[in-house]
Amino acid sequence: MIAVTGENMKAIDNYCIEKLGIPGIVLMENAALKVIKNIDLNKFNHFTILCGVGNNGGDGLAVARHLIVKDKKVDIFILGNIDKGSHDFMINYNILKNMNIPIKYIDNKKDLKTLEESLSKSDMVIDSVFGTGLTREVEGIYKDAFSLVNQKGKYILSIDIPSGMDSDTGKILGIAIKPNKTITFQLMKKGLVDNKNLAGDVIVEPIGMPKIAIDTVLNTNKDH
Ligand SMILES: NC(=O)C1=CN([C@@H]2O[C@H](COP(=O)(O)OP(=O)(O)OC[C@H]3O[C@@H](n4cnc5c(N)ncnc54)[C@H](O)[C@@H]3O)[C@@H](O)[C@H]2O)[C@@H](O)CC1
Ligand SMILES: [K+]
Repeated sequence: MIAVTGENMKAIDNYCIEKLGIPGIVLMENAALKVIKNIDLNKFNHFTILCGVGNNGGDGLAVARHLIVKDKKVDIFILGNIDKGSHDFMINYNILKNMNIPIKYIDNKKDLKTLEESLSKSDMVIDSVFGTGLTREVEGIYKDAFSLVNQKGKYILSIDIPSGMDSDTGKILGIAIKPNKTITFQLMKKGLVDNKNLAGDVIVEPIGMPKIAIDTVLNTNKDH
């Protein structure tokens, strides 16, 4: 099985969106449905969903919507400044606002209390803070939130990459979520292979990216 870097994945994403005309939100919705597919809905009924403000966070918001539609209890927390929200993150954010779904924001230490309350009641944590877009050490309130989740989370599912892990090298940048399971999209990531013992059970789920996108990007890269 091939394993790619975050950069490869971004290039494949962009090929699908720019060259083939598959809207990013379609890929994001496909991704969310593949996460739902891997949750035993007879076993898990109350979810703590921790979202960043990039497309990984957008995935988490779409998963939240599908769980709400299935009458699950969902506590949504956003880490980061939504003014910096990515385009596709904002689409899913606005849908939940239009549905009058309460969303909590973790900006400082006092907000950790509500996160802790949710963690004490929920039976699954969904980690959608960072994916392939992690660019630097995890610090401050992110670090506090991650250690709280690692301590109190009963069962943790990470979307695409355990947040805080570098998708290319598997290195932990300061601190990373320690998931029981990671659902990674379309292709295995090099970091998940190199640091498999910190990603839990890793499942690769295709999200509808045509072969032409993958082959073109990976073959052109091979030529360099
Ligand atoms: N259309 C697409 O490109 C798709 C992308 N997908 C998802 O999108 C992810 C990649 O999304 P993005 O490229 O938006 O990046 P991410 O969502 O992984 O993270 C980027 C965000 O985190 C911030 N950030 C990075 N490192 C930080 C740090 N140490 N402390 C605080 N903030 C930090 C960045 O400023 C940015 O806001 C993938 O992992 C996957 O989950 C999937 O939805 C499939 C479709
Ligand atoms: K993640």
